[in-house]
Amino acid sequence: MSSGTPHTPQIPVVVLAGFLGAGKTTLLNHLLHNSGGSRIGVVVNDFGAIEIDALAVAGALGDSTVSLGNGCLCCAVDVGELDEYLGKLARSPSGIDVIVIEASGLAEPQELVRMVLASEQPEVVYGGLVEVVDAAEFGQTRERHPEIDRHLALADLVVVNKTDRAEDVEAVLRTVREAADGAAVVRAKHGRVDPEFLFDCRPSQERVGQLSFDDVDLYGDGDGSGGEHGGGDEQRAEGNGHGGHLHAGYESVSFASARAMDPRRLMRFLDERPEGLYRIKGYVDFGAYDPRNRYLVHAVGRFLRFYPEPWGRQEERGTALVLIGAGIDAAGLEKELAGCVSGTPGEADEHGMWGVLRYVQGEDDADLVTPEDDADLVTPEDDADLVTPEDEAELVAPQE
Ligand SMILES: Nc1nc2c(ncn2[C@@H]2O[C@H](COP(=O)(O)OP(=O)(O)OP(=O)(O)O)[C@@H](O)[C@H]2O)c(=O)[nH]1
Repeated sequence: MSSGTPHTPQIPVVVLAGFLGAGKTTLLNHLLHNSGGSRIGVVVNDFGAIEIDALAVAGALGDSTVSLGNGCLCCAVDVGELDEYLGKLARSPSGIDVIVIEASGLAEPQELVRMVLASEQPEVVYGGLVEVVDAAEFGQTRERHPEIDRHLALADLVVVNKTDRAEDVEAVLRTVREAADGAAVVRAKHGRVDPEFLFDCRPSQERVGQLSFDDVDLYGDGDGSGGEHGGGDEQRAEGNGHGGHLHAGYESVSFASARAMDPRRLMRFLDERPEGLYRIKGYVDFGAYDPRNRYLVHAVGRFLRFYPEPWGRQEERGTALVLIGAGIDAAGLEKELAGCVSGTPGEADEHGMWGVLRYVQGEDDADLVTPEDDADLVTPEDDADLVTPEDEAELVAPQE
């Protein structure tokens, strides 16, 4: 366990968790751009072999980002390695004020909390668990993964994100509050919460008292290592003590191509993607169809968006995608993607990009982020948006 002296203020380590695509990276990027003077050290963990999340936050931080690749932190990564990185970040000469660990969307938060509690670095202290919830997908995700309630029960702050896309935000908030067991619940669009929530979300006295190793050692393997999965992209958890983990049965496919993709073929692939393929992220090179931009792609459930952004001057052109799903035919998907590579990369016809542009942010006003949305930034003082247990009476009363 960590132990500080009165002369060495400890650096809080906040664990940022939440199901696939809930908006963890978006929230983290918001924090990085709105942290005021605070310096945030980041540890990113991806499920797929290509580290898309690390790429998405690295630009903002440079050497204060550490990436722990392929596999859920809760199982595949050596605890010692994480601890070593926490120590390095904590002793960074630039002076880190807080460390945020962005867990993979399939990680078990209690395992991560346990790892941080077990840290041998005297400079760091567990700073709380933040769970991000996708309000639009919450009902379906919870149906498939009832264990989400267990994650919410451990959280110190729950960010109910994507309230712009949810049909019944109030219903989601009610369910979340019930499961969150007294933790603060805050609603957000595009992860825009006041950073003070997170840096202040250190477990309250009461919750520190409640949270012990016994609480988080739900699998009884007690050594803190959480075991290990086999190599490769496959993260099947059967037979190694992690069958109850969120990622049991999930597989990831990593696809990379130095040759440009054909937009029509890729759109056909995306439009016909199988039900179990829950998450796709990465970026695409459409070659002559748009030589200036690469297209970031995000699919979460049936939701799909492309975000064009200019290639860097020296940036190597290419496509990198990670696909995550349950019950998917990994080899088949890889083959299908290979079939989307353009046969004539130097050629482009006029209408080829139409299918892609339908999914570019801004084409759909509902998802368009405008400067006015900044008014939606939730601050701790904003009582209307911070839902606390005390609000319960107010919210419940009208229905009684
Ligand atoms: N409409 C809408 N989209 C959002 C919001 N927050 C995030 N997104 C989008 O949701 C997609 C997934 O967001 P990420 O931040 O990458 O999610 P994540 O939790 O880091 O994903 P994983 O690491 O794969 O688990 C991206 O396309 C985001 O732009 C929101 O509040 N509203």
